[in-house]
Amino acid sequence: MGLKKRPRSGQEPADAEMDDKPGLAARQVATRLLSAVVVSQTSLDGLTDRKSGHPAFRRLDGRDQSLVRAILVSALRRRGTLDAILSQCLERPLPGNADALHSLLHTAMAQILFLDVPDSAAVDLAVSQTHVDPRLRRFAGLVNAILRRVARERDDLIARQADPLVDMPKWLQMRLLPAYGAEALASIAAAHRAIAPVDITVRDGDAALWAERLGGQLLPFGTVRLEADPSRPVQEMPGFEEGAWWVQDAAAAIPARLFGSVSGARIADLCAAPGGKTAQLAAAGAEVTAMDISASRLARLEENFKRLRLPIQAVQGDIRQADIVSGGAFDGVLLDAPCSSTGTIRRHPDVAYTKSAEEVDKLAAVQADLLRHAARAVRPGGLLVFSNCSLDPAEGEDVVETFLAEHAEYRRKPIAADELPGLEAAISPVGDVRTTPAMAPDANPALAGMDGFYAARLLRQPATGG
Ligand SMILES: C[S@@+](CC[C@H](N)C(=O)[O-])C[C@H]1O[C@@H](n2cnc3c(N)ncnc32)[C@H](O)[C@@H]1O
Repeated sequence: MGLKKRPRSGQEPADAEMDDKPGLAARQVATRLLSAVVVSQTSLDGLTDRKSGHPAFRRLDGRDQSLVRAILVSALRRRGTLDAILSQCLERPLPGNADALHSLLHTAMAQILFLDVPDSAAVDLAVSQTHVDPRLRRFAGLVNAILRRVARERDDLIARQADPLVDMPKWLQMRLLPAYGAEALASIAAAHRAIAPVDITVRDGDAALWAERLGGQLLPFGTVRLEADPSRPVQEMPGFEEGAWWVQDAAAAIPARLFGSVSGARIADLCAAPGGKTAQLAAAGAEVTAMDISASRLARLEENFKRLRLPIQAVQGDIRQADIVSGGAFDGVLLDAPCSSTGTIRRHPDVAYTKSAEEVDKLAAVQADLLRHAARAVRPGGLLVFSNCSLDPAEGEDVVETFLAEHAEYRRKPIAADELPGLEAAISPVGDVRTTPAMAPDANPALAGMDGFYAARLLRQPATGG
C-alpha cells in the first residue's frame, strides 16, 4: 500500500487551532472511550451516562454525545469486521502497544462504513487527531492512507466479511456453540449485527391503540414495536411523560407474564431495578414489593414509578440477608437475577468485550445462591419465576436443574404454548422459555429480533395435611 508522507511539522496546524476544530472533540472522546471499553472492560452505558458518565463525554453537547454513542455502538457491533478489514489494509500488524491507534482507526472506519458521516470529514478528523496526540503523531500518514482506502473500497471490503460470526468474539462462540449448534449460532450472530427496534410495554388499556398512535406494530404477545429513530427520542413521544408506557424489550416482558393473573396477589420482585418487570406486575394489580441491593438503581425505579403513576413498596436490601425473604409469605416471587447480559448484545454490543467465560461462571454461581434464598420467600402453593438475559445455559437451564435437584418442595410448572402466542418456538421441551435475538423475525430487519432471555416457572408444592 502506498503511504502518504507525514506532513512536516511546519505544516501541522497549531494545537490550539486544532482543539477548536468542529467535530474533533467528539472523535477524540469516541477513541478514548472505545479503548476504555475494550482495554479496561468498562461498560459503555456507564461511560456514556449523561449524568454520571466519563467527564470528557459529559462536556460534549447533546448532539456530539449522540454521535459518540453511535460511533461506539457501530465500532463495537462490527469490531470483528473492522479488525478483518484493517488487517487487509496493513502490510504488517500494528505495534502491540498501539491501543490508541487501533481505537482511532476503528472509530474512523465505523464512521466511514456504517454511519452517515461524509468520508472526507471522517478521514480529516482522524488525521487531525493524530496531530494533537503525541502518541499518534507519527502515524498520520498511515491513518490517512488506510482510511482513504477503506472509503474507496468500502463495498468490496464489507462484502468480504459476510460471515456474521466474524463479529462474535471467540470466547462467546465457544460458550454458545455446544448449546445452540452452528446454524442457530450463525443466526444469533447475524441478529447481533442489526440495530434493535424500540419495544414498548403499555401500562394499561389498549396496546393496539398505542401501536397506532406511535406508528408502531403490535406483536402477538402484546409488545408495541417501533423502528429505532435517533431523531425521535422516546422521552419526546406521546404518552411518555404521562406514564402510559415504558421501554422494555419484548423478551424482557415475558417473565412477569408467567405469573398469570396477579390482581390482588402479593408479589416480591427481588432484583427489581430499574423496574420494567415490577411495573408490569404493579400495572396488572399485584401488591408488589420491589427489592434491590443498589440504592442508586432503586432510586431510578422509584423515579420510573412516579412517572408511571404506579404504587410501589421499594426496599433496599440484599436478598441473602433480608427478613422479608425468609418469611415465606409471598404468592409469587420474581428473581430476575444479575447475569452476563449476553442476550442483550444487539442493544449493548460492549458486553461481548467487557464480559468473559470466567465471569459467566462466577455469575452462574451467584444466581444459584440467589435462587436458593429467593425460594424461601414463596408460600407453599406459590410461584417462583427465575429469569435473566443471558444466552448461556450455565446461567439459565443449568441453574434451574441444579436447584430442582436440591429442592424437593419445588417442581417446574411448564409454560404452555397458549401463554406465548407467536412465540411458541421459544418454549423448551421441558416448558421453560428460551428466547434468542434470532427470534421474532421480520422482513424489515429494523423490526426484527428480541433479547436473548431465559425464564423458568417453578411451583412450591402446596403444604399437605394440617
Ligand atoms: C438484571 S437486573 C434486574 C432488572 C429488573 N428486573 C428489570 O426488569 O428492570 C439485576 C438487579 O439485581 C440487583 N442485585 C444483584 N444482587 C442482588 C442481591 N444480592 N440482592 C438484591 N438485589 C441484587 C442488581 O442491583 C440489579 O439491579
